[in-house]
Amino acid sequence: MSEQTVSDEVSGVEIELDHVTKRYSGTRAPAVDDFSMVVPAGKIVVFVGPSGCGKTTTMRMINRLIEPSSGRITIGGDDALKLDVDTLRRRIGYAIQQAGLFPHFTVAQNIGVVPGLLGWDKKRVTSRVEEMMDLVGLDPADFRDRYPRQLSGGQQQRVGVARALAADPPVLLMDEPFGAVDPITRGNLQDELLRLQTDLKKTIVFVTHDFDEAVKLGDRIAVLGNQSKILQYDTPESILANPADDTVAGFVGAGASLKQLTLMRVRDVELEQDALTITADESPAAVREKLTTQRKQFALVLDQRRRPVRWVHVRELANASSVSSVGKPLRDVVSVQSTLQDALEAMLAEGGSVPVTGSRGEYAGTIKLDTVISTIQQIRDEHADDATADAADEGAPA
Ligand SMILES: Nc1ncnc2c1ncn2[C@@H]1O[C@H](COP(=O)(O)OP(=O)(O)OP(=O)(O)O)[C@@H](O)[C@H]1O
Repeated sequence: MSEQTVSDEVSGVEIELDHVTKRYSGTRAPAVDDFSMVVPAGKIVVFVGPSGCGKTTTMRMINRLIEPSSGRITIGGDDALKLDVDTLRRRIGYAIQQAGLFPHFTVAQNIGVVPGLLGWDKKRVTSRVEEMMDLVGLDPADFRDRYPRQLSGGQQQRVGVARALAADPPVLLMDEPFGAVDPITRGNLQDELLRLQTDLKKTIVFVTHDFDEAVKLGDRIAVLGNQSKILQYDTPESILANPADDTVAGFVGAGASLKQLTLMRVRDVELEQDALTITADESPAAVREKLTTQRKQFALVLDQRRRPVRWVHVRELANASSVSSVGKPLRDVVSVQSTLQDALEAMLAEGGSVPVTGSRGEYAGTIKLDTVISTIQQIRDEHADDATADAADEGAPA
């Protein structure tokens, strides 16, 4: 009856690969050699590595599209190699590059394939198909009866994801699912996957060539070398801050520190509270006096709801009739939800520290360049602790 209990509460289960090896017949070296890994329940783990290193082979052994030569694989504690293949695959959604849709099936038929195989009645399949189309942002009225060739690449990928999710499997395998679309569509599809995952909390194994995609999507990244050798398996933050070796560093590429800024939010850092805030009804003379006393040049004007509006310079106040007639309106305000990357961009545009707003737009403090720089330094130091400790042990005088 387990197939009947497909419902919202299904979330991911742990996957474990234990000393898994694959030798293709007629080849000398194994394509995957002694691979062991735990993929935590409800997380996205991204396999990234050069072409031919064994990413796809490793992934496909999980749903036994490729049978391992040796080793053990468990899905939610069940031995995947002992399960009936059909039962196993019902627990595992699978999405691939160029969607792999059946060309002679409509969108609705493609999405309904697995529920149909599971013997769901027609009404239930239809309603599930519509639910899935809504989930991935395709209007059922417009798209359900189209054929794959009548869709853009991005729409095809959405159908591919909808089909993989249709039977609500706890596990999703995604093999370069966004590889064949333009960068903007790709970014949108990535955002959508992250949004879906917030609710669904599936266990997702995702294969890509693209390290930036891995950083964006992965709760953890496995950087793989030849024969699927695990070069590093860690959070994006740790890999960016402290690549295990030169090969991983090569994969991380230039600008690792800047990439870290997309992983951190303004709410993660301490804001400055030293700006002088004023309201528009204060007299210019009074504000000038405050600025002079506090040895500051700028005051930040807040509206009645304490939302930041403009910066006013002390010089502008000398001849001003009111505070609201002078100053420079804010072009860029960042919120506590913004990434440090957004904050940095705003600083570069504003030329200094920028005001930060809370969840209702109210002033929460300012963030300045030094904070961003010291945050990067701090992440590096934290992740380098082990390495530094080792080096100190070796190098310390007796
Ligand atoms: N059916 C097969 N028979 C023999 N060798 C194979 C077979 N399939 C794959 N291989 C080999 O196994 C190795 C790993 O291939 P795999 O497709 O898993 O790599 P990958 O990392 O996914 O590559 P890519 O990123 O290019 O898709 C490669 O050397 C490949 O040539």
